[in-house]
Amino acid sequence: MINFIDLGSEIFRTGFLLAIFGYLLWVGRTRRSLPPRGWNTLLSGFGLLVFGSLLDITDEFEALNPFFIVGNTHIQALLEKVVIFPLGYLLLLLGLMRWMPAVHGLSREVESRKQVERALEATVETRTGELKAANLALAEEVAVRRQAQEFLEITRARLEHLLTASPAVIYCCKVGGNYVNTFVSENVQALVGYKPKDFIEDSCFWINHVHPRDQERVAADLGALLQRGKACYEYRFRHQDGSYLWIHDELQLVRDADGQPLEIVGYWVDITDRKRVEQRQQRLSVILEASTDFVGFSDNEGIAQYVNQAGCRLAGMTAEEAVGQPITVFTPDWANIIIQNEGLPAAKRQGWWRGETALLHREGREIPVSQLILAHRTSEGEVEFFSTVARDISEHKAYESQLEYQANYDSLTGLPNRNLLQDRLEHAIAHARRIRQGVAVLFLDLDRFKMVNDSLGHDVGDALLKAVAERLRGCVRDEDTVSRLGGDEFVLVLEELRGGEMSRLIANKILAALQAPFALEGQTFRINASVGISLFSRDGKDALTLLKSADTALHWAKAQGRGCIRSYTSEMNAQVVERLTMEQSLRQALEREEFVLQYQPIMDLQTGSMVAVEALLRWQHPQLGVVPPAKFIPLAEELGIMPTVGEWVLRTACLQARRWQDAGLPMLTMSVNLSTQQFIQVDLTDRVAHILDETGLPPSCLAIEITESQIMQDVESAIASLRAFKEMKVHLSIDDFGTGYSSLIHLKRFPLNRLKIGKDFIHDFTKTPEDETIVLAVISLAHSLGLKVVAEGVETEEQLRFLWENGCEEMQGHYFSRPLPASEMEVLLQENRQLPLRSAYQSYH
Ligand SMILES: Nc1nc2c(ncn2[C@@H]2O[C@@H]3COP(=O)(O)O[C@H]4[C@@H](O)[C@H](n5cnc6c(=O)[nH]c(N)nc65)O[C@@H]4COP(=O)(O)O[C@H]3[C@H]2O)c(=O)[nH]1
Repeated sequence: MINFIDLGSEIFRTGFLLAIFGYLLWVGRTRRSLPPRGWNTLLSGFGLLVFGSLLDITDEFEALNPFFIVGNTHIQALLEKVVIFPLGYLLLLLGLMRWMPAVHGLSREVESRKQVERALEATVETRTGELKAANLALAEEVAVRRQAQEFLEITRARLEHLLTASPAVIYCCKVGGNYVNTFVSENVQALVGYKPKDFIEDSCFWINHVHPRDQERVAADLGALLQRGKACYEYRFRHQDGSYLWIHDELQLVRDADGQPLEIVGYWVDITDRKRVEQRQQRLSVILEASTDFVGFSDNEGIAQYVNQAGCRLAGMTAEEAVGQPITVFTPDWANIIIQNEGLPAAKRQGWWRGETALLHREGREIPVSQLILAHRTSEGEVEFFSTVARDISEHKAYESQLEYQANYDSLTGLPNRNLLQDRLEHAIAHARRIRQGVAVLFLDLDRFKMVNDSLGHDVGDALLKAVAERLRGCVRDEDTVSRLGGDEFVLVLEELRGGEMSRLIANKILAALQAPFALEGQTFRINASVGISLFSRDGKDALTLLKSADTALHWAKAQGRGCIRSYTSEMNAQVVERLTMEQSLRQALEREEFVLQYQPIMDLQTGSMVAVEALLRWQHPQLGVVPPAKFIPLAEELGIMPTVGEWVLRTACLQARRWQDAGLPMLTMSVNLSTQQFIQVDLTDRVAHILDETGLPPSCLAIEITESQIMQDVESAIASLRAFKEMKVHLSIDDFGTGYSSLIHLKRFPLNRLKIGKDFIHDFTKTPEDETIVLAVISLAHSLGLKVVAEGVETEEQLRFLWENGCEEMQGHYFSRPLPASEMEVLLQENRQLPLRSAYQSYH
């Protein structure tokens, strides 16, 4: 039976022991600081006591008791009482005995340990302080390092950015040998099209791409690098696309601590644009220096900073002398005033100024120039400096004044020409209006000047005009104008005139001055002039009208005779209108078939028979009737239509002669007058030959009449034409011989057949002994030259007899027949009418 009370105390005791045992076990395991000595004995004692108690408990539950299983409870009791508990208590005692002193020692040790611990704590505290301080320092250092790291990062980023963005390619290379690149920045590709590795992998890559012409120089510079420590050169480098870039290469030798060369660091910059600019500048500079213009620039203060070679030459200075001079020394005072007041302000305002000024040579000579001034501004718009280009226009100026002279003055006489005359006349009119006085215009024309010119040659004519100009100037005041309009026409403008009478007085003075003989080119002769006068404001209120009025008055004066003076009147205008009408109808006369020919017989004074007829031109004007040639031929010459009219005359006359021949009438020579304009035609002989051919008239049946003055115009070509006619067998006569100035020396060279004595001599020889002498002299001269003489304008028997007696071969005149129309002439030919010579002769003997 189970004694639950005992069991409970047993379990409690056992539990208590077990707890102590467990505690000891736990302490033994965890509190290693407790003294170990005796501990195991103590533990073993408690273990045995626990075991013994457990046995007591199991007594109640036999099944659980190992000894009970064995079945021997006595052994169990024995064991409990003799072995287990005593041993347990013994071990407990022994354990306590051994452990307690250890615990005591331990407590001392603990104490000392505590001291040590305190010391340690103090040390730890100190160390902790130190550590904290160290930590702080470390933290600071870390912060600094972080900052440094960040800075490095930023710097690296910046460098990377710079390397990429920079136009400069950075590179490093080993020293010596082939200078192999160890680094080339990425932007090299953007510059030359190649990658960095191209340079790094191929040691010759760089030098192989340097322009062949630069390689030697570059290699030499690179060699010198090791001595100098740095180098800088420029060369052309071939881009991947084949083009060449100009590279500026600057490199530095990096040395180690011992001063031994380590590597080369350098950079390239593309300077192609700069080189282009440099080349352009170089070229520009060459051009500037080669320029013949003054080119220079000055600072804002007006001090010369540059003057090109031409500028120095124009200024008479060296470049060194010119630079630094105030710009005012290069120009004369008057030009400086223009530049300061006009040029520079305009250049500042609008950027440029152009004007005509002058440069001043050091020796004081002025050179007219066309000057351009440019103002150059800074980017802020401030004028920084001025430049100037000045072109020497001396020649241009001289030419201009020459042109001005030519435009205003007559080159032969040096007198004002029509242009300047008009200008002067306008001024004179304006002046006259102000001072309420008159102006007179004197229009003067030399009489028979054309004849002088034609017969004595142009040289004499020119000399005469000059001499006339001189005399005219001598007749008027300095303020009056004497001008030449051309030919033999002069116009004088007389200013501040009191009354129209004064103009007549001066005109008379002029005529008197001109009447004095001229001795020119070895010849002495007299001339006369006609003058037309107009007055302001009576005859015109403007220059043109005054000139026109004076011209009209001159025409009247000339019409009146030689050496006349006429003042303008309003009636004179009617005459001018008439002349204009005449001109117009004359131009149309040929196509309107208003021209006709009349024929006058030329008689042989020996046989009395008709040997030739002269064709004479008539104009049958619808209103005016028959107009004689003297009235319209000079006008036709003036209008330039005479060659056409003359050709018509020649053709009509030849045709008529041919018709008469064809009609079986006696073979006569047809004599035709040639006009001056016709005679000077280059192809005259061809034209005549063509007409002869066209009409079928044999050349020997044609005679050509020309005047002395026509021949004398150009003697040599006249001789050539006359010889050509002679060869064609055409007869040649000189008309109106004695009225011109033909030289006897020339006369004998002309291949002539006849000399015709003008009707004026024939008319007068019976009255004036001089004319008789002339007629006799002409006959004798003609005979001595082997020529026949034809007397024109024979009207009386007396004239006829005189001519017949003096050996004149032929005659023409009213005595026998007036000029007749073709039909009447034909009747005369048919009748074969003869000259009544015998009766004439007999009546005088
Ligand atoms: N008082 C007077 N006069 C007489 C007498 N006999 C003839 N005449 C005129 O004298 C002139 C002779 O002609 P010319 O000396 O060749 O002078 C010519 C000639 O030089 C020129 N002429 C006439 N027809 C032509 C022509 O077809 N061509 C050219 N170029 N000139 C011509 O005009 C001039 C004058 O011709 P016309 O008036 O026809 O005048 C003609 C004729 O009518 C006379 O007895 N008394």
